[in-house]
Amino acid sequence: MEAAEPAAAPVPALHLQQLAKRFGQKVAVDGLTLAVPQGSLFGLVGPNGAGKTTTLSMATGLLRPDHGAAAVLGRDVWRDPAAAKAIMGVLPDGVHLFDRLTGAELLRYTGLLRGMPETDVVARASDLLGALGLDGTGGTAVADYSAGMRKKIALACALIHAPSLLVLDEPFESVDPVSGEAIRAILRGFVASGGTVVLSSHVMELVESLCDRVAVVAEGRLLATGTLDEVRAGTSLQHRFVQLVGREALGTETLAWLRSASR
Ligand SMILES: Nc1ncnc2c1ncn2[C@@H]1O[C@H](COP(=O)(O)OP(=O)(O)OP(=O)(O)O)[C@@H](O)[C@H]1O
Repeated sequence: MEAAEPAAAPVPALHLQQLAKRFGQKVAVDGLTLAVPQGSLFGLVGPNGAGKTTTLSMATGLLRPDHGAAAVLGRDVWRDPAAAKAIMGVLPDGVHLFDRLTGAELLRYTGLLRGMPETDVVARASDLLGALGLDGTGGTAVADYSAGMRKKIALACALIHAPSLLVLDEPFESVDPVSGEAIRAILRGFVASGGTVVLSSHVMELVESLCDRVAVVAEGRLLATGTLDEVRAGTSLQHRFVQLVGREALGTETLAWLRSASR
């Protein structure tokens, strides 16, 4: 009897290989390699300026890398962008929306651009507005939305075509706790049904309670990656993050003028 072939490893949902980007003299991302397994809820964490947004922008086809490659479920983001983008939903950083449109118009526009039938677009837009606590605001111009509402309508736009991979840059920023809980439930349900989420956040408790895998980056390099338990190594993610990133606690001399009360 012939020996059974070993099963091929499943293709990662997102595979970054040696991604690099420099802005002038500043190296923002320095040869970053990362594989996000299918079905994971993956948290990308790092201090301000670590290169998270630059990495996610290159991973999603928004910013051309100087070197390296990115692939979504085996589709190369830069060589075959149409195939990669068709199965990806993206919430970019500081997203610029067509804000003269109403929320409902923006969703309709996004869905039709994705090639969806109009009846599906209308039904899903209504579902998304309800699920994200935006019901009753579909007729309001996005320009008149609050920061949190803009974040939620941008997330709805990322979801409307039911992608396989969601890449979300700071999805919880400016979002109220009730909406935050709704977003967490949506992301958990999405992953439970076989989808994959990659999100960046500065809130370690949130990443710890939501994500099953994490990567810590600093100065454009990968410091650690693995399951949540592997990375936090018996301590809290916050503690491990500070250890890895190596920021010293502020000494008593720091901002001494602020404490020398002449008030
Ligand atoms: N368009 C740009 N032009 C010049 N420098 C840039 C540009 N975009 C990013 N940088 C620099 O690249 C580095 C990485 O920035 P990036 O926005 O990717 O970090 P980040 O980890 O997302 O930070 P934060 O957590 O503060 O959002 C920073 O030093 C930043 O100043």
